[in-house]
Amino acid sequence: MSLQLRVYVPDHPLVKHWLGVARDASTPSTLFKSALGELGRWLTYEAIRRDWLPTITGEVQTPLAPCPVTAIDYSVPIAVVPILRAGLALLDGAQGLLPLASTYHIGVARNEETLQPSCYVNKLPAQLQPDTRVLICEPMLATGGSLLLALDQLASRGANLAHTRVISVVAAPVALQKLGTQYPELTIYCATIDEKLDERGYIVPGLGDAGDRTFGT
Ligand SMILES: O=P(O)(O)OC[C@H]1O[C@H](OP(=O)(O)OP(=O)(O)O)[C@H](O)[C@@H]1O
Ligand SMILES: O=c1cc[nH]c(=O)[nH]1
Ligand SMILES: [Mg+2]
Repeated sequence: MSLQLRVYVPDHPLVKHWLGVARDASTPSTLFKSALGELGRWLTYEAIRRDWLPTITGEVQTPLAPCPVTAIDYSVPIAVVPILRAGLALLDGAQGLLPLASTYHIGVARNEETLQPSCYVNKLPAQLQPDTRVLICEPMLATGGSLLLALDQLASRGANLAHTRVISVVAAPVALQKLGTQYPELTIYCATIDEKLDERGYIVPGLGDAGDRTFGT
């Protein structure tokens, strides 16, 4: 059986609400950043609920009786990887739900003419355990080049991409097609899949430049 990229768009009113706030060109930078933080929280909630976060079972004593319980298994490493800059806005929400995860930053900038990504900072460890659960925060999947660069770096350090989930706000079909060809074992959670890219490589209708809007640049 061949693997196929899994892409989920949660049908949730909070995801829709904060996406609308982020799309609105009149939303000021501070509120835009909060909107992405909220999307980070709800997309992380969705992304980690099925077969990703390892758990262990045990038993506790309630005031009344012994009772079986389930807890997060922190012996399995959890890594959150924000792709700078814009990924930092999603990170706030993700970290709130995974406070004991390690955070490894990777900075990627897309050349405005060629649309080719280049990496300007890489804080990934030299080696990742193959059972590490990886959550990548990347709000925009336009050509998909920035995420692919990060995935190549993770794979070369031993990450198992079947244990890797991506949270994103807006994805373009061309990026999903490329990702599905190169990393079919990947799973993506996004707030929306938009129609296309314009001639400058921006997603339409999209939300503009996520990094500039987050940081007011
Ligand atoms: O799928 P792609 O075509 O690679 O485009 C997506 C990337 O473009 C933006 O980054 P940008 O280079 O603008 O950096 P920034 O986050 O610092 O603004 C965005 O934050 C993504 O990382
Ligand atoms: O629409 C886009 C495309 C790439 N990067 C962004 O921030 N926005
Ligand atoms: Mg940008």
